[in-house]
Amino acid sequence: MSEPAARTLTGPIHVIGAGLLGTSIGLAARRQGITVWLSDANPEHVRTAISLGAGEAAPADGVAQLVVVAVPPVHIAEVVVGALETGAMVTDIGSVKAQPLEQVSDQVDDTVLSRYVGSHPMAGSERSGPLAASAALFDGRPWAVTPHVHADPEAVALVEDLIALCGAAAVRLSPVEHDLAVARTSHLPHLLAVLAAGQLTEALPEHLSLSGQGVRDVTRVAGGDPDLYGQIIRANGVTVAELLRGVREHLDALIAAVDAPAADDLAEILARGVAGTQIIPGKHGGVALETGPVFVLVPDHPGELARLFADVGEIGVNVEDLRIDHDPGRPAGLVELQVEAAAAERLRAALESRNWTAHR
Ligand SMILES: NC(=O)c1ccc[n+]([C@@H]2O[C@H](COP(=O)([O-])OP(=O)(O)OC[C@H]3O[C@@H](n4cnc5c(N)ncnc54)[C@H](O)[C@@H]3O)[C@@H](O)[C@H]2O)c1
Ligand SMILES: O=C(O)C(=O)C[C@]1(C(=O)O)C=C[C@@H](O)C=C1
Repeated sequence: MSEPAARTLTGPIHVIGAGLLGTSIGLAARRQGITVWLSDANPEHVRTAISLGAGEAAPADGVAQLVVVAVPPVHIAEVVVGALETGAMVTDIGSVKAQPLEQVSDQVDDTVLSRYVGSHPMAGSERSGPLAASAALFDGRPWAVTPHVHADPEAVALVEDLIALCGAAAVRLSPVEHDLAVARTSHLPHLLAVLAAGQLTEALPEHLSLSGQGVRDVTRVAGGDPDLYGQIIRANGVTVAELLRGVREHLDALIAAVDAPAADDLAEILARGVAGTQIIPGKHGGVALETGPVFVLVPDHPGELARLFADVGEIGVNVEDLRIDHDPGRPAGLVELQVEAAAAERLRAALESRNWTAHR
């Protein structure tokens, strides 16, 4: 049997910016035993990240093998340039790639620039700061690596090692192509969620009491930090504005279709939406698994969730996704387990036989 390939990334990794993303990277790397140094403009964030187990305070004069810059977009270039001055290999995990590369290349020569390779994990949350971090944030997620023409292959390899040790899947593409892609898969959806969430501010409170899972699904990301998302959208503004103009045309067509009850256009527009949902790849970049829900009523007692998961594990069904809603009418939570569609009925029946109240 052949030996597994030796890992080039052995550490230390220096994470600058111990917020949601930086602390999650620290936790994921510590899970693999790599030394992680942490620093942040806010010392409280470093203390919190250390207490969570994401690493240790960065030594004043240490040189890391790889510096990971995880600060807001407007600060990325200045922090990358500072990190390059230490002689280390450097990546950033900002949401837009062409602009920071251009800003860094304006300040350093091509030999220094070769040690910088940008990247971007397609995983996150609407929350910010170290307390929202998780070691599992990147498991099975795509993570873009965006080498430029002067990039040192060793730097690219180190970044791809980081991605692998965080449990994510590297996707290589140019910085410009990356920005075109995320304009459609991340930035535009974010703004559409903002519009959907924003119109709720005009609702009567008694109407809001009818908020179900649908509105939560469509609006979740709109809860993200407006300052951070403002910076992300501005850094990719030309492409995002172009997509928004396309959406305006689709919105006009939608209004016309809704106004004309007899036309087939509405059905066509709705079908296009279904088609869009079906081409989003599944985890690990594979074909999306067809899943179905199993709802389980869980009493509000300590240990009940652990008992449910132990039972699901013994039944042998993999949980693809999970959501917990609190039942306003009784002291119980409604847990929605998303499992492979073909296994949903078997799981429901097996849970019922173990005295859980379950339905599909
Ligand atoms: N939030 C997401 O879902 C997500 C996903 C992928 C990538 N990103 C990118 O990751 C980066 C960080 O986002 P986040 O969600 O972790 O934000 P965050 O607010 O949780 O963390 C940012 C951290 O950077 C620190 N910081 C700010 N300026 C600094 C500086 N000059 N030097 C050192 N530290 C500084 C802040 O104190 C904070 O702790 C952003 O560039 C964002 O585009 C975010
Ligand atoms: O899951 C979420 O909360 C996210 O919005 C994560 C998300 C995305 O759009 O997929 C948001 C912005 C980042 O640049 C990368 C990932």
